[in-house]
Amino acid sequence: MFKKLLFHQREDNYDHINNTLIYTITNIPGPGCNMNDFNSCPNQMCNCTDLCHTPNCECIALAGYNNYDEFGKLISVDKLIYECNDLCKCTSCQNRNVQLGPRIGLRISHFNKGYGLYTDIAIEKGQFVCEYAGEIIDISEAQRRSNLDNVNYIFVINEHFSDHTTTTVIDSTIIGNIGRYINHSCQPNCMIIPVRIDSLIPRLAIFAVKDIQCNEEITYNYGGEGSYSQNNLSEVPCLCESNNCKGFLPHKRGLF
Ligand SMILES: C[S@@+](CC[C@H](N)C(=O)[O-])C[C@H]1O[C@@H](n2cnc3c(N)ncnc32)[C@H](O)[C@@H]1O
Repeated sequence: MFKKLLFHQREDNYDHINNTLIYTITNIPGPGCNMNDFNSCPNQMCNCTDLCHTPNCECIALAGYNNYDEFGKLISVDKLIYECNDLCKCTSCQNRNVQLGPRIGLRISHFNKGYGLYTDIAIEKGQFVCEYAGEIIDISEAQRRSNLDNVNYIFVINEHFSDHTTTTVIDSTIIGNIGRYINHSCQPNCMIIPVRIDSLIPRLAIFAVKDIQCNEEITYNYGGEGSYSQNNLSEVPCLCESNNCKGFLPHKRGLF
């Protein structure tokens, strides 16, 4: 049923529903983007002649074990992901997924939360759905752009390493991809995972965390995966209708 992923690029033929928006298939640098980080490849390069696999592949070794199984499904949700990139020597590779493009069968539809992203094809747990792409900006630019409207397309992710924390801010308000239409759910079927490929700045990759049926809405938790308390909730009512709905959307954490 599924083909192995051997560099088969998936065309991104999606577009916006509104022609005032600009479609980008991946992140582009915006105001405040650290261009050194943007242009620096992670310190890796493999020389694999066969499928990239532990323990031989230097890229996978950065994380310890394989990122994806033979069908491209994510193996673990809580480890750093470095995919092979153009510097690598590998010719057939199981460690390339997000860079191959979004899955087919996604659809933008309008419902109770404004536009949302739906799938016309069932998705299995662990499969990559699409990126959340837009302009890479810094916190002060995000604060400047942030409005008090109820509709917000600025995504902030903090990654905690042993000796430092990195913050990545992506704004898809005007320039973005299909990922900008994904709504929040308190009981989501996807999650966002930072994935590094050819830049120190991660791509924000959306993976299914459960099997998703045809026609289901794609959702993730805007507040991250940890439990969040009443203090972290905004004043925007949540319409996710899940059994454990917290009543309000998570706050724009890290922005204010
Ligand atoms: C990234 S956009 C998602 C796409 C948006 N619905 C649209 O029409 O373009 C985020 C915004 O969608 C709305 N939204 C997302 N999830 C929601 C939810 N569970 N309940 C109510 N509104 C939601 C909020 O206005 C939020 O600021």
